[in-house]
Amino acid sequence: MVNRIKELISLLNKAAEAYYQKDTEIMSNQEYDRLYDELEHLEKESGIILANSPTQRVGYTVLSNLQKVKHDSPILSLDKTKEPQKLKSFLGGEKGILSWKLDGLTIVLTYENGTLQQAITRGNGEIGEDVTHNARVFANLPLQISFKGSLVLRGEGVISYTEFHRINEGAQEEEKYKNPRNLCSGTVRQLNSEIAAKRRVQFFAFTLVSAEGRLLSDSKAENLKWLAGLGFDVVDHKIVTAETVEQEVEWFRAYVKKNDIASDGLVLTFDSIDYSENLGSTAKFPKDSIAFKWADEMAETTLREIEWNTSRTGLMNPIAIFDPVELEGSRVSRASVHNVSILRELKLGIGDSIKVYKANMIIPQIAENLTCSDSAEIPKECFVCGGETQIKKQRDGEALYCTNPECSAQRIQRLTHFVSRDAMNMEGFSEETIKKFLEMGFIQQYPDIFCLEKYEGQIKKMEGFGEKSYSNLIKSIEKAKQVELPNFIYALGIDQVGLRNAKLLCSKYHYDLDKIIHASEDELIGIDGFGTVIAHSIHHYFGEEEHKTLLNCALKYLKIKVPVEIKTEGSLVQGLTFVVTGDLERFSNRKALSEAIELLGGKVTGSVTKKTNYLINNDVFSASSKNEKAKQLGIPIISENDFILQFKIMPDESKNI
Ligand SMILES: NC(=O)c1ccc[n+]([C@@H]2O[C@H](COP(=O)([O-])OP(=O)(O)OC[C@H]3O[C@@H](n4cnc5c(N)ncnc54)[C@H](O)[C@@H]3O)[C@@H](O)[C@H]2O)c1
Ligand SMILES: [Zn+2]
Repeated sequence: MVNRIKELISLLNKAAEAYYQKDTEIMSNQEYDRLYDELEHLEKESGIILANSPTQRVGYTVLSNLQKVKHDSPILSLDKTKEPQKLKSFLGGEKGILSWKLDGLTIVLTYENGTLQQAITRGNGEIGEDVTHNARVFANLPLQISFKGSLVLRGEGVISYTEFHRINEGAQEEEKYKNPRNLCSGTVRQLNSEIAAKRRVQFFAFTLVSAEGRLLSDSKAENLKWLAGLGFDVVDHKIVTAETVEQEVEWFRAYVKKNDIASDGLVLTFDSIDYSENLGSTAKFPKDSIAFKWADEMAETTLREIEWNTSRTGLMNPIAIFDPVELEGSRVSRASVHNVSILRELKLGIGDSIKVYKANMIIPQIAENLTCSDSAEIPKECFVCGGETQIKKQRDGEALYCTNPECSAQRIQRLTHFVSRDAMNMEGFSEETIKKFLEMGFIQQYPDIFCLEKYEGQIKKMEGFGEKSYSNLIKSIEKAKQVELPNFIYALGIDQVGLRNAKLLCSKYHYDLDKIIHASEDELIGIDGFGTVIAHSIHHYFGEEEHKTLLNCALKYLKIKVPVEIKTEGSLVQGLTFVVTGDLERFSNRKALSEAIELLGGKVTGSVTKKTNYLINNDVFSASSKNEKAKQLGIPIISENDFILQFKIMPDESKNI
């Protein structure tokens, strides 16, 4: 029994570390809770409790570069139940507040003098991390409030399912987040607030801790109302009694699927602060609150197949296919197993009896394997190309890859990714079309897309293609040639580089593709939010001869747009007014020169006035009226070459980028 206890402690501690520290999960919450219950049971039975047992403390160390802050009062876990009955007896004759147990990241906020002063994560309950910089960019948090005393409140930072899907859509397979909770945690715990600013993080208050100089009402609900009046969004809640609590649980149950904010159950707390305080707490739980977890609708079924789809990076993630079952009102027959480590952990094999459920009532997952045959084979070959596979270690476990760079599954996925909305945004270029063009040999690699006109005749004759769809396709390719750098880099499909990493990369290198291509691994590691894996992947990608050749080929067709604020940054013509006259030799015409100046934040007018800063005229010494006027006003007259030298603007504007 002691051995099992030790085994459970080690497993649970490992899972907790991944969950709290690395914002990943190596087992489902179901599995975690089940093992936890088993441990608790064994501890009771044997009377043995080891010091490192997770039942004794929230205990894990907070490791990150964020500043550590000790909480004034510890933020404890909550005792849990799955039975609505238990909520009824918990309340007795007291009034309670029933609210969503929000599934994000708990944060304690302090306001001083009406201004947000500090935001600290729950951390291990004792010591949290300072995330004030990120809280300042939360979508709905008041930065200034009318109450001037010192104010402390607790609540949850969350990211909605809608936002979660949007962010995952734009992310590489490897970068995808499993659920809104780990997306939120991974976002709010960044050193750089740029990422939090771009993702909609919301904050919902659930406890008013203290408000200096204000006599707190004894009712927690009244205090929440007061917070709402100050401008805070407050967690949805209902006042309940022993008579009404079960009925209200049903209200939440019916609503949970429509709720865009993830929750992993409900929290019931006594409304009276006085009453709550008199109860005190155990080392791990406060006695005034209890968490209610949905008894997830569980179904037993048989595992029929494990599908290993190859993504464009070669990553092959296992998906369990089982006999269809009804869960939370819909038919389910597939669940992601996430990676090789989890597959092994679950000891899966075809024909096994498994229990499946929907995590937080939404995402299908395997809770438990009843037969544990452990016979599932990790494929040695890619199902699509027959290429050899290889297991690689990743942030959250081991994953399987197809190693064949010629893999047609990867090629199709890569090209589909290249034309997709957040990448080159070529409308009307479906996966089907790509498959056909690949088969016909019209395209092999992404630059070939820009030369499809060669096959005009053949394409128009293809089934499903005509004059109109051909011309639409060519139009959308033309349009896509004007692309912004982050979208183009994202389109390349570099391992680990989703749109958000591409943006970080561009902003670090001031949108200079050449600098990005030549960045060293050390330099790349220095980018906030990048680690060794991302840095290595980028460096490796641009180091490969084949990638360089393709890139140079594609660049011939592209006109890469640079955001206006970047272009004008450091621009020497910014804010200056020019007049251009006479014939030009270096720029193709006056219009081209004027456009180049305007693009970089300068102004071009038709006549010389007091406001003119420079007159550009190759015939510097002529006695034209513009020259005379400039001389009269003391405005310098410069040639085109002077202009190029002085303002560092080359005739080909794109060289400036
Ligand atoms: N999958 C894994 O590997 C893994 C690992 C560790 C923990 N877990 C999951 O985490 C759970 C344990 O988590 P815990 O002990 O960190 O926290 P908990 O589940 O006991 O939750 C308590 C916290 O919920 C927060 N909360 C959210 N909404 C609230 C509301 N409306 N009112 C009051 N508080 C609210 C508060 O911060 C409170 O401290 C486990 O049951 C398990 O499901 C999973
Ligand atoms: Zn393959």
